[in-house]
Amino acid sequence: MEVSGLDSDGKEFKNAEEMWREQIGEDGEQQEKKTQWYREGISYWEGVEASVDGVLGGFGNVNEVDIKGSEAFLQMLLSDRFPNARNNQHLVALDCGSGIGRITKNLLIRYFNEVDLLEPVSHFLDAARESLAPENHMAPDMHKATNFFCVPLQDFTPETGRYDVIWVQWCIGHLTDDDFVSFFKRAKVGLKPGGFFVLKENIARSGFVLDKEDRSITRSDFYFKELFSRCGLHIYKSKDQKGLPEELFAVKMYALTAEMPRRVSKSRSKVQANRPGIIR
Ligand SMILES: C[S@@+](CC[C@H](N)C(=O)[O-])C[C@H]1O[C@@H](n2cnc3c(N)ncnc32)[C@H](O)[C@@H]1O
Repeated sequence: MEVSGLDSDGKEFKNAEEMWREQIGEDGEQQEKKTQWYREGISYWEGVEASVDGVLGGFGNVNEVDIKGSEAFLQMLLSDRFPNARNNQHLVALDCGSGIGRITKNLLIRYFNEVDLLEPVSHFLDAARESLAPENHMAPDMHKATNFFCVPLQDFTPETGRYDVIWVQWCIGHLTDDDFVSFFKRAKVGLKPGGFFVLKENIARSGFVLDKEDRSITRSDFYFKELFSRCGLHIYKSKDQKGLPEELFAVKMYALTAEMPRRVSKSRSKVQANRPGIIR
């Protein structure tokens, strides 16, 4: 990736390759340094309280605006992609890097009949299991949290064809570029026909920003687009999250599909446009 970037101490990198070389090493030492990268990421979160404020890095106050923005985006996507969902279609979602289950509890469980959660930090997943226990939410026969997977994304392969939506929010920065690409390539098999990913992430103004404390990188929109193309994913829709405090990174939502979105052209078709037509 020929874009320069910074780390959290202000150190500059010429490009992403230079940054990754420093973080996860050259080929020979790569496995060991990469294991260390992931271990440090997890141990950062192991030291964080299992609360909304904890998983939002002290910005628990953005929970409401985040959920509202996600809900509007999700509603638009569901009505576009699953117009018959009300006719007893059984919808299933996966909440990746779910933390304490904040997104499942406040959003996904209301729209999906089943939600699975994936989270590598066990005290977060325990908190999710407790708050999503059937006795703690409405209509548990119709809407429930089914599976709780305590694994990191780089080691996960979903069950084939299980999910309508795979939601990935505020966790993909923990994955190296190669693991990002191989995760999405594997995860495509987990989607039902018509299914899609939602990736909601912080966006760097340009290049990338490496956070040395929690071992994550914030990528620019351009950087994400390069990775989507390596994954063979297409942007179906994208939207900026509005209403966040100014001191935070901008946040973007991408709906991604494995198949090329069909373009519905409002102008005349090529065949019509290329033949003589009466001027009305
Ligand atoms: C900022 S929190 C966001 C949690 C949740 N997505 C939310 O928005 O409430 C980041 C989450 O990513 C998880 N995480 C860290 N490394 C991960 C990895 N390699 N794979 C999946 N999740 C990871 C952390 O444990 C933490 O729960």
